[in-house]
Amino acid sequence: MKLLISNIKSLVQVEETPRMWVAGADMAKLNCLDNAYLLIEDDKIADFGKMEDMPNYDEMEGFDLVEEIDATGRMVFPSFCDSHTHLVYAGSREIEYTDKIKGLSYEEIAKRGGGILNSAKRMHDASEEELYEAAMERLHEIISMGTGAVEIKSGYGLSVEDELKMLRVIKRLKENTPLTIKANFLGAHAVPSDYKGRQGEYVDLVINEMIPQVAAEELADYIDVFCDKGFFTVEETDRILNAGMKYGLRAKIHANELDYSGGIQVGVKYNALSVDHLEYVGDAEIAALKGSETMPTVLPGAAFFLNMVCSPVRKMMDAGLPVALASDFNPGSSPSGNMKFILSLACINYKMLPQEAINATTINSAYAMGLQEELGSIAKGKIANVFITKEIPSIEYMPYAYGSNLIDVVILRGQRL
Ligand SMILES: N=CN[C@@H](CCC(=O)O)C(=O)O
Ligand SMILES: [Zn+2]
Repeated sequence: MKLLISNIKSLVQVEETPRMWVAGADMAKLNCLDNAYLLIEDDKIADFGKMEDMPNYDEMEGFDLVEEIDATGRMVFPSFCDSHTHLVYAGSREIEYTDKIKGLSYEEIAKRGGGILNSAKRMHDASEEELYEAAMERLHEIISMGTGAVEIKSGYGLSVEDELKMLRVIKRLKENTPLTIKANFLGAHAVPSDYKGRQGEYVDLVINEMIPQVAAEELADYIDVFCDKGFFTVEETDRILNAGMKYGLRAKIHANELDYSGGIQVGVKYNALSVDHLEYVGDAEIAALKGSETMPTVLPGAAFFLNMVCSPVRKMMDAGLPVALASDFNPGSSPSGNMKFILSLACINYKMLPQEAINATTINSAYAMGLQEELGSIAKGKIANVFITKEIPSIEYMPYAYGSNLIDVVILRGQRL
């Protein structure tokens, strides 16, 4: 089955030669083809080019074009890749939202049994079916907002049984959606209340029971730890990542959100695919990341929602590093998976150029999910996950019109939704 999109005002993030990621000064470069066409065959990108070079498909023998979309005035983007979410959860947490407005810090809320532990209580009470239904609804929402691949973490279970429950829900989501999903096991998200004062024993539980069972059921692609002040130490993170590695689970961790935690360094030590949050990054952290294969990933939604300092994104890019952006969709610190809004936050709060932010939400965030060979750009042979915008004057208009829904048509795996 073939789908042709013609008269595209601009085909965005075109890739002639495969790249691992885009780094440093190159992040400001975005390869676009104006007045272009895109041919999709089954679930893959088959061809693209300038309209003046488009083959005369009508006259080609045996060419079974099923649909043609005339995209005059509209642009085509590769779908967003959202490499950090916690979108399987039970219940919202708007009460804490009010506490935050009153001035309580993230750590204070966590200490009062709110935060992650609040979600863990609700997770325990929810059935697999309820979790699945609610998460599927969130997936539909992010699909409509242009996301084509998403990483989803466990981490609200905090017991063997409930962590496995979350991961089984993610597995079912994977099997029943056109989105590409990666599962990340985050048993070490917080210490559950019944292990209060016995953090070491909880770490032992993660290592000796959770990891082997997660691996045995093949429920996770990655392993995560919240390595930060008040959560898990560098030593604990080291032990957990080491154990995960033995089961083939590559690290993708939470680091340096609340302090210079050492999380970045321990992540790089284990060749983490990404280290995420990164509000606290100095010269030592940048030096650790330089020359590594770890993608620094920034979560502007959480920093915005929690009113935190912004990660020094410009400093990282000036040092030649790549940067990825993700939504951190979760009930506590970022209750939105709107990647177009993440583009806007990146431009406004982090002074990223629109081109830099688009690279960070497509090819670089694809890398942060291990998907750079399949998604994240318009390239022949990649999965045909794209969206067509409404009529817009320029690429810059995407982050500029921060409150407008500019996504008109979503195509996932070659299927128009
Ligand atoms: N920082 C740690 N974990 C989540 C927060 C989850 C929550 O508050 O429920 C995050 O990525 O922001
Ligand atoms: Zn997170």
